Amino acid sequence: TRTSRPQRILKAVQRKATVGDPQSVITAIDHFCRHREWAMNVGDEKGSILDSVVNEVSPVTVLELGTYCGYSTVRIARLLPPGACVITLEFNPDYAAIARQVIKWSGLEDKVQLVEGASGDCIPWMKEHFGVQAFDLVFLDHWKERYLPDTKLLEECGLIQKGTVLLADNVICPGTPDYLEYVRNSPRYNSHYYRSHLEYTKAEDGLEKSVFLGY
Ligand SMILES: O=C(NC/C=C/[C@H]1O[C@@H](n2cnc3cncnc32)[C@H](O)[C@@H]1O)c1cc([N+](=O)[O-])cc(O)c1O
Ligand SMILES: [Mg+2]
Repeated sequence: TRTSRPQRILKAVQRKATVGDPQSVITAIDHFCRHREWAMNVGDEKGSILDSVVNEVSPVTVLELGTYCGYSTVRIARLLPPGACVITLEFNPDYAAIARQVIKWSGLEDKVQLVEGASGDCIPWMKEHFGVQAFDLVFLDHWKERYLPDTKLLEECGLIQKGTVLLADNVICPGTPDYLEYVRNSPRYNSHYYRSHLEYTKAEDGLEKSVFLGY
């Protein structure tokens, strides 16, 4: 096919969503992915859990690993008060370009910093480049085998401090066994599993919320 799936998702947003209305962008992507073409957005069911965690934490600085088309970036940013922002990392330039347009369509560009690059390369520069002390919330939704190494890297860089909340997508499907084992067995994290379903399907999946307790 001539266009990519992310391009078709952007088209659905431009056709169905209202500029400056984040909820209509979310609804347009969910409708397209449920009725036209599945895509790996966190989706509406797990998205509601993400919303509740964002509202509970009311974070000032959020880190998202894996922007893809920007669906969860919009879900998070729409709930942030003025002055709060989400830094989202995406290393695929084509996906980043689509996500920028989806975020712009939702009118949330002032609350989002999309950084094109690999998490392993960008995380060590977070403090210096963005003046981040520590993240209040980290949403992990990138390559599943990167969850654990990037969590350890965030710890080493002092970007996870007492009270930081990690929220990980897909801990069942596709699964992140080494990450789960780490956060559930570490004395420095308090973990909770939110059982749900893989986006737009009946398969089980869920989000794992892990609160860092400090050293
Ligand atoms: O594989 C999944 N997600 C991987 C997501 C990957 C996204 O994060 C980026 N990325 C990866 N490492 C990166 C490192 N640094 C920056 N961006 C990065 C990739 O360019 C992509 O945009 C997935 C799969 C299913 N599934 O049912 O199969 C369901 C889901 O919800 C999923 O999230
Ligand atoms: Mg996911």
